[in-house]
Amino acid sequence: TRSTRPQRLLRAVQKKAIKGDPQSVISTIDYFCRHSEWAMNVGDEKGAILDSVVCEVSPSTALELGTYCGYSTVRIARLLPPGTKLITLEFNPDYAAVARQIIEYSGLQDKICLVEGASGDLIPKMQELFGIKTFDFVFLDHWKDRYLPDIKLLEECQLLRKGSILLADNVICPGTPDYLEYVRNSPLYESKYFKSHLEYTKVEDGLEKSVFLG
Ligand SMILES: O=C(NCCCCCn1ccnc1)c1cc(-c2ccc(F)cc2)cc(O)c1O
Ligand SMILES: [Mg+2]
Repeated sequence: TRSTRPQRLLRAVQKKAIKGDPQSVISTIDYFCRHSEWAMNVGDEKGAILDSVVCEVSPSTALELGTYCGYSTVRIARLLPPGTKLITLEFNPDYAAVARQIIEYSGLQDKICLVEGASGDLIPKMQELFGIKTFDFVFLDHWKDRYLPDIKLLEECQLLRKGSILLADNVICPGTPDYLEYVRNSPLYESKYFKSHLEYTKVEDGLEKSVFLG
C-alpha cells in the first residue's frame, strides 16, 4: 500500500540529512515540507520563536503534547542543557513510530522520552512514571480541543509552579478559542501572543506564551 506522509518525510531525512546532526534534520524537514509535501510541523518561522522561548526558559523539565514526526521535539531537545529531559506524548502509534526514528537519526534520543498514549491519561502519571514534580516548560501542539482540558489537568495535578511557561502552537489556525479565552482572562496566567504564519504558508497563525502565576 501507498506510504504515509510521515513515512515519506522520514525517508527524506534518512536520504538527505546528516546522521547525528539535529540542525540538518530540521533543515531537511523544512525543505521537504516547502518543496515536496506540506506537513503539520511547527516549521521554521514559528520554530524560531519556539527556539527563543526555550533558550530564555532553559528548562530542567519540559513536556511536549503532540510529537507528530518529532520536528519540534528535535528543535527543543537540541537546545536543552545536558542532564535535562524532554517528555513528549503522542497518541497516534504511526506518528510515534516515525518520530522515534527521526529522533534517533538526530542523535538526541538520550534527551527525549517519547510516551505513546492519551495526554489525559498520562499527565496524572507524570510523577509516578518520571518522578517529575513540576514542569518548567510545556509545548502544546496536539489536538486543539485538548489544550484547555490538559492545562486544567496540569493545574489539578500540581505539575505547574510559579513561573512555569506554556507555549501553544496554532492558536489562530486551526485555532484554540476556548484555550485562548482561558489563559488570557484567568488570573492564574500572564499571556502574550507571538504573531506568525501557519507553517510553510502565508496564512496567519501564532504562538501564545503563558506564564503560570501560581
Ligand atoms: O492537528 C494538528 N496537530 C495535532 C495532530 C494530532 C495530535 C494527536 N495527538 C498527539 C497527542 N495527543 C493527541 C495541527 C493541524 C494543523 C493544520 C493547519 C491547517 C490545516 F489546513 C490543516 C492542519 C497545523 C498544526 O500545526 C497542527 O499542530
Ligand atoms: Mg502545530
